[in-house]
Amino acid sequence: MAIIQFPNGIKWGSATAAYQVEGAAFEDGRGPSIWDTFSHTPGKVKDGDNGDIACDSYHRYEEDIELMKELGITMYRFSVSWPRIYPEGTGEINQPGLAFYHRFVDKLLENGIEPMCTLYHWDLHQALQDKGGWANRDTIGAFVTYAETMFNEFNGKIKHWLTLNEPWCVSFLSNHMGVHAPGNQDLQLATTISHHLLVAHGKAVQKFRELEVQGQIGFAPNTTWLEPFSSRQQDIDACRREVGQQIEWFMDPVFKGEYPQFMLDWFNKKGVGLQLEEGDLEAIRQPVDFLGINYYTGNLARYKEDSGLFDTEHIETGVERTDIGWPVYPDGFYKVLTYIAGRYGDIPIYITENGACYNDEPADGRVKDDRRISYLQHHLAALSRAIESGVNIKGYFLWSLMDNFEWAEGYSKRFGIIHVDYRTLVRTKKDSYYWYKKVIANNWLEV
Ligand SMILES: CCOCCOc1ccc(-c2cn(C[C@@H]3NC[C@@H](O)[C@H]3O)nn2)cc1
Repeated sequence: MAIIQFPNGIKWGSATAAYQVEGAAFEDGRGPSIWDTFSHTPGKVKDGDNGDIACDSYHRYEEDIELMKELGITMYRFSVSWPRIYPEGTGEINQPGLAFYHRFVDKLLENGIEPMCTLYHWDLHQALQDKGGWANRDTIGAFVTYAETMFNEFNGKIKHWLTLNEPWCVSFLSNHMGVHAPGNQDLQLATTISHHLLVAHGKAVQKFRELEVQGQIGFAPNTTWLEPFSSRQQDIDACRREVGQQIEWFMDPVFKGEYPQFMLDWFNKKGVGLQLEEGDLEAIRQPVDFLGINYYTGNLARYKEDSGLFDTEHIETGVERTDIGWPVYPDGFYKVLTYIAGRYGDIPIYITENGACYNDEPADGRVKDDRRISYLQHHLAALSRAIESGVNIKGYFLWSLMDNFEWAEGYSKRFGIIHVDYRTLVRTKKDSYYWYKKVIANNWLEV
């Protein structure tokens, strides 16, 4: 066995999101989100699951925070349900909604856990969607108003903010592939939405600076890595396009002030363009204090004409896959991180999501999830290599603290290091919870 020592000062955390864990969907004035609509639409979510109850963390947050404290994490990433704060999407503020998040954040702070708040983790108010959602530029203003409310309300309590979680999922997965809410299948719509999301991000960062909010702000794109099957330029280019839809498409405008030409050219070939308004790129390129990176999986791929949006074909290599079907590819994590550091420089990075779906169930009060421990060992080893290569990693948030509503997969896919029995809502610490607790306590791991 080898020992991997992490640098002193790395923050160890875990993450969840409002719609996936809170439940209390109709309580204390919360308005309806697109995920309430989507999950209650037959055929959209596996087994007809929805977030009405979820893990009931709205009521059980004190128990959850006790589990965080025992785990030893020093940061916890959660998201705020925008429809709890603005039950109509805009207009009146719902004080009971704000009061819940004050209770929650105060309890975190009392237990020595720093909150990292994601403002937008996919639960757009249905009333805003009815007016076009992110395709309507008015939603940008509504988001900035919501962000301003949260900045003013929690200034000094919350010192790490994320504007958006996984804008690729919000735009392309949800509006081109139709897999997530609201379930559209229109590439031009998705591309327009991706731009409006970035403008909303930039304007929220501008507001953060204007209000002189204490702390730091960033955003959390998702990433993947596709290794070209051969050194043929067409294989290399095909991989770059599919990876570029998540990395360069969202990060170049923020860090370079422009969209990547190779992606613009490809979208143009597909008959899709961008309508930029005066000041959009200036708004988007607001300097952020840190970058959140979400990484789960990658693959080997090659060019295949007319295959998917980018003429790519993923190759079956026989490598292990998790219970959601994603290849286990820790080297891809290293490649994503070193690629991003090489392209965008020394931006501080938090790994805002990394983890694995394994559906192990309790037996005799224990959950033996060895495969998750192995996934985490290999991905933390890759993270350590990235740090040694000079990538400026500030912290790691394991996805997820507990099993929860995995979007279109419902409750059939478990990412937690704590098992949740959805009939009784009983939480059971998995073997991976105890393993992670030891990593945090030691700041090293054995591989
Ligand atoms: C049928 C075709 O399907 C094509 C790919 O379809 C997907 C689905 C889902 C994802 C996905 C899920 N997650 C995990 C979440 N990140 C945020 C947090 O809320 C986690 O629950 N990241 N990416 C990617 C691609």
